[in-house]
Amino acid sequence: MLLSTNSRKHKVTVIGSGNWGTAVAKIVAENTLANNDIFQETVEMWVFEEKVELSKDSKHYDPSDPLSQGSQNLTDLINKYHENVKYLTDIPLPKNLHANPSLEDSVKDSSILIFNVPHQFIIRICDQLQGKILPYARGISCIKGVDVEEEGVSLFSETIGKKLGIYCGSLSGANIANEVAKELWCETTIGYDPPHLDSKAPTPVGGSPSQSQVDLPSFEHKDSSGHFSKVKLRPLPNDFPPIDHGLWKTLFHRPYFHVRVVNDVAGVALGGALKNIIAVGAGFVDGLGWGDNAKAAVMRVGLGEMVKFGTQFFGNSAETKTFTEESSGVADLITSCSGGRNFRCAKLSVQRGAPIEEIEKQELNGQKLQGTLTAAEVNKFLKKQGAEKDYPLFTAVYRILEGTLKVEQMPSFIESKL
Ligand SMILES: NC(=O)c1ccc[n+]([C@@H]2O[C@H](COP(=O)([O-])OP(=O)(O)OC[C@H]3O[C@@H](n4cnc5c(N)ncnc54)[C@H](O)[C@@H]3O)[C@@H](O)[C@H]2O)c1
Ligand SMILES: O=P(O)(O)OC[C@H](O)CO
Repeated sequence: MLLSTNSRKHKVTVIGSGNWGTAVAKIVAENTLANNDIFQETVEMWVFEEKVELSKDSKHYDPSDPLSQGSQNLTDLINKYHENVKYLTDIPLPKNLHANPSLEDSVKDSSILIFNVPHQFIIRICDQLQGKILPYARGISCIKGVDVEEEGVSLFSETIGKKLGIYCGSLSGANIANEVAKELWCETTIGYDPPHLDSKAPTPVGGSPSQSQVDLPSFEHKDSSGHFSKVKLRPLPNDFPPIDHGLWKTLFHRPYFHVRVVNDVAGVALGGALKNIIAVGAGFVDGLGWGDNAKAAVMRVGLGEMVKFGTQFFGNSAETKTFTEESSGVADLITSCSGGRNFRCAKLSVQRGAPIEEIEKQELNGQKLQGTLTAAEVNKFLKKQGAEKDYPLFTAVYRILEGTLKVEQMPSFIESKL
């Protein structure tokens, strides 16, 4: 008897349920429903559980409903009302999206993992996930940030891949979550370029994870600096639909969310991380009331530093045109410097004369800025490289944040290149 190919369906888990985590989970759940020949319909969304009190202004508030009484689990509220009442309010979520407070249970049997948490939390999450996922799973990181360690700077797609022994690509674009969730048209970029499998190696059909560990060939993972690391990649059993550019497009593309898939994972991930530093800088000058011309100057210098950073530190993999031509590059820079949280909080911090961390707490209701942390992390790396002077805007933003430079000094600081 011939075994039918592609008989198994992919199970998808979104790890993270914040503002963007929930918006992406919505997109993905809409697409698993529309493509239930390829995907299991139910999408698991891991929620970092917390207690939330339903506001009396909420349309779900009902004094006779126990869930309206006092603090309740966020997962219970999401699953009952099909709305993330804390991080993505007033957006109906598909009923096939299931909020799950257990990290381990949410990833069980999932062949597709979408990582979407503020970057400061991902390492600990990966530590918790080790040994709990399918060894042949594939991932996409929607995280905007970089992983800075003693040895240097890595992309989170690489860090996730190395920690979990899987291949992980990257999704990033001009995508303010609230606009995407309202289904207002935009574009995004996915970077995905797994190592080629050896065509002579045996490929399993229907192998269990434990069989896969024993029988399957393994592959070295080449990271963005061109080094081979010891990660062994497991091929996907061939009764699953292949995970390739076409599959990612099927999973993420919506009429309101246009997807371009490219091979440049590093360029996509770096654009999303570095533009957050620039958005903080743009917010600072806007907070002084310096107007659009000043903001455009910050964006111009910042784009140059993004390209330079990619070329200098990820030259083997990041392509300049990803920064200048893709949604994950210049388009994300523009939207972030117009209405992003980093921009808005930096602007308010100057207007109110208050530290940006205070504004973040006051204004974001638990959402997290990425630009402040990334500015410090990138500065630590640049200092170690002796390269601060080559990145005057990144350095200026960091110094303003640490209180050793005034926003008014930014123009001369950038001009003199330190
Ligand atoms: N919000 C956007 O518009 C947007 C758009 C594109 C990309 N991004 C990127 O997506 C990533 C996720 O951002 P987001 O907007 O979904 O998050 P968010 O800013 O809404 O952060 C809140 C989330 O962090 C979680 N959290 C808090 N403490 C935690 C902990 N100790 N451990 C684990 N999780 C914890 C909360 O449960 C919640 O899910 C970020 O890297 C961000 O830059 C955001
Ligand atoms: O709100 P921000 O500043 O975290 O930016 C949001 C997105 O990254 C914009 O694409």
